[in-house]
Amino acid sequence: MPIDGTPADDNTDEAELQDMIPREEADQSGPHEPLLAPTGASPDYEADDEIPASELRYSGGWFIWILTFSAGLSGLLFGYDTGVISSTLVTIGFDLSNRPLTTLDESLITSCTSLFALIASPFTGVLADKCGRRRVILVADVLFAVGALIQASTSQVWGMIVGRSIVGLAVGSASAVTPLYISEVAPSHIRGRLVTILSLLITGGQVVAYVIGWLFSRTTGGWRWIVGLGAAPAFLQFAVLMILPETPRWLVQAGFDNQAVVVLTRIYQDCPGCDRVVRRVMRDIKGEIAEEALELGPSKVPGTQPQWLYDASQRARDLFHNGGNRRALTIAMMLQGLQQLCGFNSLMYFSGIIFTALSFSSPTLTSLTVAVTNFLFTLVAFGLIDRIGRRRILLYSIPVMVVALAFCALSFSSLDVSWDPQPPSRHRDAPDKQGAFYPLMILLCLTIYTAAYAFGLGNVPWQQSELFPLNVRSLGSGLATATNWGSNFLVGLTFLPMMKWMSPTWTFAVYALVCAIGWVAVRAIYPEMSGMGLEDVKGLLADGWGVEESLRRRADAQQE
Ligand SMILES: O[C@H]1[C@H](O)[C@@H](O)[C@H](O)[C@@H](O)[C@H]1O
Repeated sequence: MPIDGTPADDNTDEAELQDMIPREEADQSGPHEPLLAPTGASPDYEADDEIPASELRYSGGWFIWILTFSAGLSGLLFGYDTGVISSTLVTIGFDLSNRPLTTLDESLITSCTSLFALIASPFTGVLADKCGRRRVILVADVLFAVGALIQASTSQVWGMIVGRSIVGLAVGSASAVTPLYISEVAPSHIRGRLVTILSLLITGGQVVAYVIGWLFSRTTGGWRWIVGLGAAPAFLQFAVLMILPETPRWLVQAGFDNQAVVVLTRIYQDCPGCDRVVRRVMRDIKGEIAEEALELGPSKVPGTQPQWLYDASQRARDLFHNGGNRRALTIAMMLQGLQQLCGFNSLMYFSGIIFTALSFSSPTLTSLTVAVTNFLFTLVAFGLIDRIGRRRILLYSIPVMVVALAFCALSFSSLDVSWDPQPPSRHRDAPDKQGAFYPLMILLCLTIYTAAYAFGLGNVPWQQSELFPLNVRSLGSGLATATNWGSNFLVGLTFLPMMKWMSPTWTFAVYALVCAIGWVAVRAIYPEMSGMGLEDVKGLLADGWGVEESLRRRADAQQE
């Protein structure tokens, strides 16, 4: 397959595919054994199937952890930049445009990030196919740094909006491409855990943002430090990723087979029978690419259309016209939509306002409990996700969210107050008149809700890339990420008006209802992906949602 990622001819044979390795690259790494059985496995590769399962249960050496943490720094940046806004807004004072921020300024500064993330994420899918996953992360780093520096140095409201929008482009591309990068380098048995590291870094970034916000909240002009510090991890990640490799799957797709073998060998270096495992992974990747080439037909661009546009439209057609791909996209978008529409980020962005309204003496500190709980339970998920399984984790945790939200709604109704979004007294009837019981009850419910969210919905949807076959993986992940940001934008925009016009009780009741509907959808259409090779998922979704089949395969694997 050529470097631009165009599919190979239908009847590609092994020799042809070897020829497609760019010449100078083949020269550098020297000839090596053929790795591929392009259309159906040759006897050689059948033999590889006998690799003992224990070898494929490899839990990763240091190299894979370095790759994951380096790529995951994007999560830290994305968490920091989304978590930082609440403290920034309350500390800007008169520093921008020589006047206090209006409500419109606040809304624009907050929501432009999600809006630009929404715009960037689907394009990221196309870019990550054309230029590679790693290069897109590097571009996102530049955007993160430029956006942070513009915010830190501006003296105008519009400058802040421009800076936050540029950060939004970075957040959108980083959040689409980083899970893709991690899942493409991860050995299948620890893929869930490795992708969960991304969620850990996101939620860790949010905790850091809250703590830094709190530390600088009393310093004059402290907000400039708060937003400017966002540039530091971007510089770090840029430096580290310059020396780290592209994913083996993208390399094979682009024709750099020898480099892919080198990267896979480093990933599996401590694994018993490393060579055989690498050959087997290569065989799976190449088998998948050859199959897709057969399905897609001619790879040459007709007429004067640019090749990349032709490739992108071929992929889009394959994503929407192929039943299995359409199902993968439906599941990924459903999970990402649910992750946001369950309302969690209304706490992330507005918990300060909620706790002020409930008359907590230190709302910022109280908000920190939400961020810390979110982080700690993502850590629990990190330990358990591959053992319990993605589907089961969601089926257990979403009902807890429903119950916690329902009790939260009931507690708000018992407070018998209406929501008035004007500080300092946000409730017409101050709740402390009615005692601290219900505010504490609400805090408890929101903490339980956050814990259940972090355990399941906060991280499982980011496993999205594993649902898609290679040729539509990047585009599918980009569209699912766009669903995340679109829903995030919607929740950010509607939370305060819902609290005001529908009452807090009904707002939280609506979130409970969304979660309940989400549970039914997860149960009906989300198969168990834990432990499955990226190349096996396609078969699972080919003729249906694959739920039963996935549970059967998992039970078999566990018995083994
Ligand atoms: O996975 C993350 C995490 O759960 C964050 O706490 C949340 O703010 C993000 O929206 C979500 O995508």
